[in-house]
Amino acid sequence: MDITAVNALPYEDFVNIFGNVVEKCPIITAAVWSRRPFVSLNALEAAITEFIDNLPESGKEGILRCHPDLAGRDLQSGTLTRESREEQARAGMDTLSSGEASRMARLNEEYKTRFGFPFVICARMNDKANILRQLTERCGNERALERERGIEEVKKICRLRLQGLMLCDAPNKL
Ligand SMILES: NC(=O)N[C@H]1NC(=O)NC1=O
Repeated sequence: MDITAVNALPYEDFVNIFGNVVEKCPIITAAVWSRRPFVSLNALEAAITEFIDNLPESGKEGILRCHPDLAGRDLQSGTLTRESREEQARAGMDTLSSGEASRMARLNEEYKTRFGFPFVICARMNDKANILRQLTERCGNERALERERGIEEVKKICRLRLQGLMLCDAPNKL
């Protein structure tokens, strides 16, 4: 799918296809439709980034709260979005040993209790060991830093999801 085809999409189709580039936040996709035509995929990504950057702190925290825990309840109950399931599987989150799983669960809870939003990291850019290490380290940060760190990871996830949709058979999602 090229950018000309993207620009020609009615908003219903645009939101159907791109609505989950930011996890469970289709309002972002619905909002940036107003910004078309986009000259390129980068321009579409930039519009999403700008929307996120312009949100108040509570809005950014809201985006983080829409993300499922890594190796958390949604993974166990099979209720992850397709995108998140693929990303978590790629990072080995679905094949943790029981020791790794309990460590992850304990750290996720510690992180959420401390910050009031979940630990978010671009799973496709990290392996299991790296995720556990970063989760441990980031538990010690300040809340404002973690909010920004989490949002930077959301943008990485978004970029990879956008690329995946543009490179493959996105119209099949209609
Ligand atoms: N909590 C968290 O980081 N979740 C995610 N990361 C990722 O790459 N996909 C997700 O759903």
